[in-house]
Amino acid sequence: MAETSNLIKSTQTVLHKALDMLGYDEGMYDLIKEPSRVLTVRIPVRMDDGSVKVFTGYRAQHNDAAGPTKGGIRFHPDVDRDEVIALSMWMTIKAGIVNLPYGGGKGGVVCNPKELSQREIEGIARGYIRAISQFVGPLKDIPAPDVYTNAQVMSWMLDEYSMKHNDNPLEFITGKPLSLGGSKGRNTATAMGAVICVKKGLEKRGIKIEDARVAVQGFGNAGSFISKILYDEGAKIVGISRSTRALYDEKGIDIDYVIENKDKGNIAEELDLQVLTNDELLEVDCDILIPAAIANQITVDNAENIKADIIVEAANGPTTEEATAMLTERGKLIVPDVLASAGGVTVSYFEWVQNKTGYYWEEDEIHELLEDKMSKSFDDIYEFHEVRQVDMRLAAYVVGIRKTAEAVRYRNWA
Ligand SMILES: NC(=O)C1=CN([C@@H]2O[C@H](COP(=O)(O)OP(=O)(O)OC[C@H]3O[C@@H](n4cnc5c(N)ncnc54)[C@H](O)[C@@H]3O)[C@@H](O)[C@H]2O)C=CC1
Ligand SMILES: O=C(O)CCC(=O)C(=O)O
Repeated sequence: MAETSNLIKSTQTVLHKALDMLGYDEGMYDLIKEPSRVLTVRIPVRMDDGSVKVFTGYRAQHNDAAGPTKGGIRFHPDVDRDEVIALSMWMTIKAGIVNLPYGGGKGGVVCNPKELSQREIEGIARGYIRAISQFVGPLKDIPAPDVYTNAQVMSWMLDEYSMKHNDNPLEFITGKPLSLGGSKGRNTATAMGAVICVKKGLEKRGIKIEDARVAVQGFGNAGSFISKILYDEGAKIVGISRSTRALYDEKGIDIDYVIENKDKGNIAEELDLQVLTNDELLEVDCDILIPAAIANQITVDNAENIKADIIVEAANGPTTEEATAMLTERGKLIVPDVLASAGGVTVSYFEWVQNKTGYYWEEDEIHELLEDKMSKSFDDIYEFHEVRQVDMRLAAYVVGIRKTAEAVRYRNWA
């Protein structure tokens, strides 16, 4: 199998080592190496031209020993079953790292929202929830946004679930708009979590934030807020990108201008920026590289050329197993996805708690709780990495899988 299509296998390799380090036997690995349940669904949607198109969707529920499964839903043309499975396993580890009462779940629909009308996207969102509705729920499996889904899509999904169940449990899904039970701070949570990891990484490497040169791949929910927060804190954002191209300026990019004008005009010309490919962006001269788009971006083909000293994985699965080994060998500090991207699910958990209790927190309270969880998780993992002399990804897997493995043992499942 080619290196880049190996997401499940590489996850299993690290998971196996982590369970070994924790002293578990093969029975535990045998249970945890795959999801408990993977659904494949077919979703018929009446398109704007009157025809019916059938879309394929997946929902993987990795392990619910420690609590209901939880994780986002992505709408993307490259969604496939294996990727959704790997993503669900990463969610279990992520939830364990920040100590949430969840196991991991993840979903996706194979579609290209850029070629669909809002009405068609609504049809897919509602059809997907109808198809999985018996298997999800506020105490079973709680979805959330991911690539190319957002608060509007979550609202349609909640509405469909409510109609199907003749009930209105706001805590069925997170990442909702504020007027529909969303949490303050959820929109920026993934970015804030990654930024906390950036600051911790800079501290470890003795670099001041005002001196840091940062390249960010992806300018969606995660990437745009990461760029904005770091820019506001004085870092120099030398590179940014969307799916089609990247923009670069060694003197730093005016992120406020980009955000204000991103859907109009030609920013590259207006700000006199160099246009690069996404691949070239990964190799620019910078201190911190933040992949915040899709999986398998840093591979054996470019790991030798990465110049950044610190790689903070805001995206899920951006670095392959082989590339992780090469970068670690070169002394790079990798803050792995299961830690660096855990801010989103952390505030999703706060949203779920607020929906269940009916009491809503202010944004500064959310930020304080998020900062607390992320900082503590970074410190635990960094310490394990140093003391046990293992790479940061393995350290994160050990810390992250501990809770689920213990819950499995108490339930006598393995
Ligand atoms: N939104 C969230 O709360 C969380 C997101 N993540 C991860 O962060 C990453 C980004 O997610 P979001 O920002 O939410 O998605 P988004 O849909 O808001 O933005 C995705 C970004 O990636 C870019 N992109 C898409 N295909 C690309 C390609 N082939 N090459 C380069 N760039 C490409 C898009 O142009 C866009 O800028 C994903 O890996 C996601 O799983 C992780 C944890 C939580
Ligand atoms: O907010 C959530 O519940 C899940 C976010 C997610 O899908 C992820 O962290 O990859």
